Amino acid sequence: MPYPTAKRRKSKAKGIQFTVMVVGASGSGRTTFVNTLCEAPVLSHKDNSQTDSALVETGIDIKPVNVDIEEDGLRINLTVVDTPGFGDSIDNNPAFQQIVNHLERQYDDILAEQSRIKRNPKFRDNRVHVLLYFIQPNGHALTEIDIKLMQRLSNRVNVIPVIGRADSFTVRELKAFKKRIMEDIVHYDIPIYNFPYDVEEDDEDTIQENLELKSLLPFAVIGSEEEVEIQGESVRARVYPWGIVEVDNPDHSDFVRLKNAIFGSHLYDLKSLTEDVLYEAYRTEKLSRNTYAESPDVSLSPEDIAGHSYRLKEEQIRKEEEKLREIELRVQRDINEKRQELLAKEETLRNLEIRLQG
Ligand SMILES: Nc1nc2c(ncn2[C@@H]2O[C@H](COP(=O)(O)OP(=O)(O)OP(=O)(O)O)[C@@H](O)[C@H]2O)c(=O)[nH]1
Repeated sequence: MPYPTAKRRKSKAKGIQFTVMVVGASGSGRTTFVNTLCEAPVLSHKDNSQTDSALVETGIDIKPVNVDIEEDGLRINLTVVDTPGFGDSIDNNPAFQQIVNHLERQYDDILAEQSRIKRNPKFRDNRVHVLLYFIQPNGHALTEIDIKLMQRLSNRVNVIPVIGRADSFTVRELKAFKKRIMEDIVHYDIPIYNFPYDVEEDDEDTIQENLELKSLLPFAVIGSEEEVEIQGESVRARVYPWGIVEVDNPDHSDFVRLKNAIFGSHLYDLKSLTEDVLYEAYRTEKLSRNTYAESPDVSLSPEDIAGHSYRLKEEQIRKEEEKLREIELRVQRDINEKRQELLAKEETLRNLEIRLQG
């Protein structure tokens, strides 16, 4: 997880590029969440006054926006990629495809840049490091769209599921909803980013931190672009007739823990997983597709992605061992066949000898 100190220092001075994509049905609270996260009106709210537009299948409108933020002394050149319109159509396949195309286009761009003899100094790496997927706060379980989207995108991007507008739940309802979602994620084998750790390589604190974040999945967030004064302090909150819900209060939502994870403790992990594992897998896939008429299957299995790169190595070793076992079996089979042949020949010779002696 930790990045080399020199790299951290350099990025502190220059600022680090980081890209977040937000996907979720209309009304799930994406826009408010992004504006709360960036503490600025980065995205504008959709104009819902044209009611008939809901009937027109226009696909989604992928919109990257750049904003500079500062987190714990680190300057982040943040790109937010919004996907308004997702989930609005009857057939969501074109929307899935548009998102996949966007993710792959960023990989293609860097692939082209890396193969240039003279690098373009103005080139901007727009690979998406994390996709926050907004689950509708309906209290049931994952829908077919949720399952399909997360399954299809997880081998191209780190997916973190999020429950938007989480203040719609009581504490007990939220706990039960989170549990059902995680059961679905396990049941459908969805390789989300699950704060992986390595018991052999990571220290106790890292393991503990990752376990805590893992236990919060899916993150229940609330957003608000309003500020209210509480005990002389201005805080971001939602004001209701019965009380106030504070965005940054960890007792009210997981907002702060999610923000600290993606912009702090796990920023470099999300970046390195994107650049060293997901992109590398795409690159291998693409190059082998171009080299062979029939491409060998080099796509990552869900376990590889969820369990980070060391799982990849384990998988490779497992495959190698399997190959060796197959070779051993084949050799053993050949030896047995030869032995049988020899025995048969010996038998024939013995019979001949007996006949000759007789
Ligand atoms: N209760 C509650 N309402 C929220 C929260 N966040 C946003 N809302 C409200 O939910 C509605 C939709 O919020 P948006 O942020 O515009 O949702 P969106 O997903 O971006 O929707 P589109 O712009 O239509 O794509 C607005 O009325 C918001 O004020 C939240 O955390 N809790």
